[in-house]
Amino acid sequence: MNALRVSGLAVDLGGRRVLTDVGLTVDRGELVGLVGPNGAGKTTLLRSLMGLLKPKAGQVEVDGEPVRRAGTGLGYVPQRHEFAWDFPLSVEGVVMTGRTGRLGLLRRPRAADWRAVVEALDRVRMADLRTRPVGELSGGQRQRVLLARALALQPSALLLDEPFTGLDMPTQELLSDLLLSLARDSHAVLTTTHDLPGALYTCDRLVLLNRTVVAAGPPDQLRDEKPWMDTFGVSEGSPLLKILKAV
Ligand SMILES: Nc1ncnc2c1ncn2[C@@H]1O[C@H](COP(=O)(O)OP(=O)(O)OP(=O)(O)O)[C@@H](O)[C@H]1O
Repeated sequence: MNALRVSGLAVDLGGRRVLTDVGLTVDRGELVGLVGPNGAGKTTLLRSLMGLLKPKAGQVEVDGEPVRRAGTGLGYVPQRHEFAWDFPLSVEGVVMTGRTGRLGLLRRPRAADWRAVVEALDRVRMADLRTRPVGELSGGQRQRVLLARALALQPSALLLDEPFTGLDMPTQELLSDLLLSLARDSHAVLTTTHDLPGALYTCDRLVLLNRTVVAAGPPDQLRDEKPWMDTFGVSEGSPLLKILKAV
C-alpha cells in the first residue's frame, strides 16, 4: 500500500490549467525528489495536496484511504521565505503551531502535544535550541524547525518545498541525510528541489514534472536524455544533460 497516492489531479490557477492528470505515488521508506523547471507546478502540486488550493479533479489517498479533507496525514514544509520569521516566537512555539489543528477546544497544549514537540525537535537535533527566538536562527536551523513543525503532527508523508535552496553544501548534506533517515524510519518523503545533482545522488526515485508527470523512477533508470529534455525544455548538449552523465 502506498503512503501517498495521487491520481488524475488537475489544478487551475487564474483561469489557466496549471496541472493536468498528475499521478504519483510515494511509499513509506522512500525519499522521492520532485523536479522540474520554474513554473512547472511543483509548489502548486504540494499546496493542492495540503488543501491550500482546490483541485478541479483527481484523487488523493493516504495509507490506502481516500482523503476527504486535504492535508490529512500529510506534513507540509513550506519554502523558508514563506514563514514569518520576525514573529516573536521561540523554536518550540513555532513547532507547536504544527499541532494547531489537533489542540483541544481551549487551544491549550496538553502533555501529548508537548511530547510530540519535544520528539520532533529531538528528531531534527534542535532540542538544545528550543527556547531560542526563531528570528535568531540560521537558514539551516530554520529549515530544521519547519521540518520539526511538520513532524509534530506525526504524519505518514512529508511534503517539502525547496528545502535545500539557499543552504551551503555541508548544510544541504546534513539535511538530505536527515530526510533519508526520516524516510528509512518509515515516513514517505516527497521533496521539490532545483538541486539536480543532489537529487540524482540522494533520492530513491525522481518524479519529473512539467504540468504533468513526464517520467518517474529511480535515478539510474532515468539516464535517457529525452524525458529530461521534454521536462526542462533544453536541447542536446545542454549542461543540464551533462549532469546526468556526471552523477
Ligand atoms: N496565484 C496564482 N494565480 C495564477 N497563476 C499562478 C498562481 N500561482 C502560480 N501560478 C502559475 O502556476 C504555474 C506553476 O507555478 P508553481 O509556483 O507551482 O511552479 P513551480 O514548479 O513551483 O516553480 P518554481 O520552481 O519557480 O518554484 C506558473 O505558471 C505560475 O505562474
